[in-house]
This record gives sequence, structure tokens and C-alpha cells, in this order.
Amino acid sequence: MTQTRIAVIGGSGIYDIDGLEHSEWVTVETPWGDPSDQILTGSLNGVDMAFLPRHGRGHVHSPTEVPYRANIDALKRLGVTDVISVSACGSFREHMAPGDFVIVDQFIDRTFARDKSFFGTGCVAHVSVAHPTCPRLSDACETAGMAAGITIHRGGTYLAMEGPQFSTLAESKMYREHWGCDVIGMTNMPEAKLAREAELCYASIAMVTDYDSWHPDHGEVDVTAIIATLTGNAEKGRALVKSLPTLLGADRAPCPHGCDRALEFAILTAPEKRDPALLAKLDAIAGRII
Ligand SMILES: CSC[C@H]1O[C@H](OP(=O)(O)O)[C@H](O)[C@@H]1O
Ligand SMILES: Nc1ncnc2[nH]cnc12
Repeated sequence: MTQTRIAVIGGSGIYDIDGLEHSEWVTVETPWGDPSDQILTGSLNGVDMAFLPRHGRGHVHSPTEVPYRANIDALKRLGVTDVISVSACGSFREHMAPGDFVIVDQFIDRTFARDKSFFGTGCVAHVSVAHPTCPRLSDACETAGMAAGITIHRGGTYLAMEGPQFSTLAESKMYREHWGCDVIGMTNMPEAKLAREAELCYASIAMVTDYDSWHPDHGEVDVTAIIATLTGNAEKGRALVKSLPTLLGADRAPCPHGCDRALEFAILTAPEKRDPALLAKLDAIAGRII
């Protein structure tokens, strides 16, 4: 058994969480640069918690510029075991309506201007992301969402786009009609891939804010409407987060899906060929294995 520490990465419109005991904003330094902001630490119902605003307080980082590696490294360094991403998203499905929550379980990664791995020359690793989210953590999110009276859809494919502009009508229709995507956002990749490399369980709760641009009865997406929908649903999100500690518990059994052992057979570089400088940077991410 290890000690659970749940991290919430808050997306657009979510810049803090309330109700933590012994709460404190802490600065965490990482070999990958500064995280998006300080991290709010504390506990909830006897379980250690951490909260990181993905875009920084005041929304300073664009989706491309979010320091994804530093964020995941900083959470790992704080002893986080489980990461819950809370994000705004557009919907490609009529029944996934604004105000609903979707527990995403698959991604199509169309981002192209971000660092996507902690590994590289001097320490090459290939982890599986066939199933990029953790079913155990997603179960807890679904239960917590239902208890909070949220309309919650279990499972969905999230198209991760580079942004910062929203999609064209042709892209929106292609993702929906030909690629089978359910929702769209700009941030869950490479975050989910990096969480897997860091052996962290990762679940994604996508809060539907709009119908992107495909829907004939809805206008084009705009940020003001997105934030208004998010603000209207903030209370639901807060209620969901509050019941997670009790559902997950303070003592943590190994992940039955192996998220916490993802690096076990992933590193290919021969021990004598590994770059000591890169290994030093990997102290938090891969210290268990290298
Ligand atoms: C506010 S509109 C677009 C912006 O919102 C989403 O951010 P997050 O995933 O952090 O909630 C989306 O991915 C875009 O970055
Ligand atoms: N339609 C959309 N496209 C990309 N990111 C979003 N975040 C919220 N709505 C979005």
C-alpha cells in the first residue's frame, strides 16, 4: 500500500479549489522548467490533495505554451499518485450537451508544437498508451459525478488540437463524421501521455461548453459563452471533486491496470549507454526504475 495523493489539474475557468484543510500554495522547481503556477496543497477528508491551474492563475499560458512536462514532474515530485484533469471541451454529439460531463477514455492527438516525452537521446523509452486513461480512477470520477447529480457520459474520444484558434467547419465535420470523435479540446495531449510516462493514473473529465462549429442550430464557438457555461457548472465540478477522496481512500493498492508500473519494460537504452545528465533530470519521473 502507498499513500494516495490526488491531483486535480484545473482547466479554463478553474483556477483554484476550495475546502482543502491546511491549504498552502507551494512553489515546486523541476528540471523541465517552471510549472504553470504554484500548486495548492492540502487535504480533504484525510486524503492528501494537490491542485494545479493548467493555464496559471489569471490564465497566462496558451494551450501550446502550457509547460506540460514541468506540470507532471512537479506533481510526481509532490508524491501525487492520481491525476484528474478537468477541462472545457466542445461536443460533436447532440446528446453530449453543454453542461454535461464526459469521462474521456480515448484521444486522437493532433497537437504538433509541444514536448511530448520526458525521454529521448540518452534514455529512450516507449510506454503503451493504448488505454491512456485509468479505469479505476475513471470509475471513481463517474461515481462522484453521479452522486453530485451531474449528467455524466462514460467514455468518449477527445480530439486534442493545437489551437489556439478553434476548428474550421470542415475540420469540425471531419472529426465528427469521419474520425468518430466525441469531444474536442486543446490540452489533454500530451498531458495524458506524460502522466503515463510518469507512472501516474490519469482520468479526464471534460465539461461540455459548446457544440464546436458543426451544429446547424448553434452559432460559432466563442470564449465568453464557454466561460459562462463553465461558471454555471463550477459548483457541480466542486461537488464531484469533494467526494473523490472518500471514494479513493488514503491507502492505495497498486493500480490493477498497471498505470503505476508503466515504465517496467519501457526503457530500451542499454544501461552503459545512458546519458547521466538525462538520468538526473528523470529522478522524479523514472527514479523508481533507473
Ligand atoms: C476557453 S476556450 C479554449 C481552451 O479551453 C480549454 O482549456 P482546458 O482544456 O485547459 O480546459 C481548451 O482545451 C482550450 O485550451
Ligand atoms: N470547441 C472547442 N474546441 C477546442 N477547445 C475547446 N474548449 C472548449 N470548447 C472548445
